[in-house]
Amino acid sequence: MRIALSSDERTELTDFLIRELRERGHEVLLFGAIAENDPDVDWPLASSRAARAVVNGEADEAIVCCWTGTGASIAANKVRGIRAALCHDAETARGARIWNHANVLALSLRATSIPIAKEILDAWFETPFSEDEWNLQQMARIRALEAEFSSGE
Ligand SMILES: O=C(CO)[C@H](O)[C@H](O)COP(=O)(O)O
Repeated sequence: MRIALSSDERTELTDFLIRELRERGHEVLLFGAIAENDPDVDWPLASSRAARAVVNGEADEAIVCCWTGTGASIAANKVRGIRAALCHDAETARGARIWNHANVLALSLRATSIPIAKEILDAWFETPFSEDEWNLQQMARIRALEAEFSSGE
């Protein structure tokens, strides 16, 4: 897959993610402080640019990082069509895929160790979206909320 990866800071975790994603065979598109020549290093810009790459079709999915992970997830979720989930463990990542059809993984640079990040990536990539009727209804509700609060731009 093509994975957009953003961060407002380069850390051991972002270095790990780039290496690990490439080793898993993904093409990695970099945004923010981890990219060369990207002036948009602040978390709202870096994260929304990665999210935009997903809705534009430039990337299949994104991973967005900031110190807490909260700002990166909030910014990504402002992009129409994005369902970003801040995950601190593999079980949360699994649930975000099954029940939320999450297409953006948000990570905290502060709270995510390398071994936990590896478990989160395993769960993220191996867990399919649930397509059962009840779950599809919840996803339709999310789309309805998005339409209700969208300015139409
Ligand atoms: O977690 C974050 C946003 O949610 C940012 O990474 C954090 O605010 C960056 O702070 P600073 O620029 O002072 O290092």
